[in-house]
Amino acid sequence: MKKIILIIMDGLGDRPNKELDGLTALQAANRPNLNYLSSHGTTGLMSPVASGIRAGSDTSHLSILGYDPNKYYTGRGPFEALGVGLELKPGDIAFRANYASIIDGKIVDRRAGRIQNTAELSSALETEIDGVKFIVKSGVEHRAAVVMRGPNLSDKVSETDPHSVDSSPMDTEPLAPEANFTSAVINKFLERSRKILASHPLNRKLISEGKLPANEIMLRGVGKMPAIPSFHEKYGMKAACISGTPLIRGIAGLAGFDVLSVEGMNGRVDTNYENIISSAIKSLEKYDFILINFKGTDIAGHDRKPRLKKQVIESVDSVIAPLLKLLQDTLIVVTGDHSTPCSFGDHTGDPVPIMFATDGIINDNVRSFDELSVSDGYYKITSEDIMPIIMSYSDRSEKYGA
Ligand SMILES: O=C(O)[C@H](O)COP(=O)(O)O
Ligand SMILES: [Mg+2]
Repeated sequence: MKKIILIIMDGLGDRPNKELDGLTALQAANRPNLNYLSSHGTTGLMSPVASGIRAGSDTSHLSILGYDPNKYYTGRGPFEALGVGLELKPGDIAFRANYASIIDGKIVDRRAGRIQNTAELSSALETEIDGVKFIVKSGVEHRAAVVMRGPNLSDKVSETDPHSVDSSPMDTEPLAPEANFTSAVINKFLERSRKILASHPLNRKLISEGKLPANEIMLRGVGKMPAIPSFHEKYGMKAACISGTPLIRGIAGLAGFDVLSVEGMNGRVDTNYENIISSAIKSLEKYDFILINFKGTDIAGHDRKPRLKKQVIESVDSVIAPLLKLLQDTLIVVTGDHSTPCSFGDHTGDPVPIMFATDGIINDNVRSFDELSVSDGYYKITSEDIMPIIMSYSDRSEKYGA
């Protein structure tokens, strides 16, 4: 049986970029090691969740790991909360939150300039309103999680993030009569938060330095904690997750992965790429399956920066050379969780390149790892096919039938 390293470059897929002479970031990147791996196995295109679906990182990661989001997904919030280290209790509801910048009532940046270190804002927002506790914890950059704890809470409330600039942040609305109380309490929380953020010393300092303030907290992805079978129960493998992104850490943690810490791993474009790969190689002694998520490709896609996306891919490529020596006993899988084309600035339903590299399996004719080259490869699959293929190539599958 082989061990597995699954590398997900978040938002990897792209479309042609003018700045890159009509190439995708992956096509434009210098990527000898990715190309080498792609010539040692099978490649193809993978549609996250299903063809043409604009999957979120949450639903796509669930699906890649073999958890049908139609069955197990209850919203992004609970994963974000778990990923920043909050514990959810029965009855709690959780949101993913963005710190955003508002000027004259309009959103000018949904990510407050990708602000860092918002911990003091989050602790200033924690409160109790009408018997409901609000627990707020910062994640990476503009991200945070908000947990509501109290009686009679409903997750049937609308989100307050309009997902666009030049519009105004919304109040929440009840989507069912049983959510009237929850919705009213959230709106009181938002009103209070706006006052606190407006006069907070950190925001005053940012403004005095000519930077964008983080003067709005926008809520989305509401949900209650889902119950999912453990990855070990499903596949009999001991698994570890290496990611600096709370959402991914939350999903993996709930599936029973050991969620590892790595020096210098920060979930940003300047994460410590080398330490991540060396930690994965070291972890092969203890684990059968290692999930790595590099977030930088997605960040560059959202920020519409093709050159940065290319650089992130080159950073990954430059540290994976040691993996090329492991192909005898290890299956290396590389893909994205969805496309985040720089020209679009958000996720699209375009398929994503995928490769399965290991000794002893068919080599298709693909020698280059990019969106177009792999379209000549072996596979056209969806994310739910990934785990069965991994189980088969790592010699771990049970026979179906006698
Ligand atoms: O980076 C993330 O967390 C998401 O993929 C995109 O979310 P945002 O558009 O709120 O930054
Ligand atoms: Mg993603």
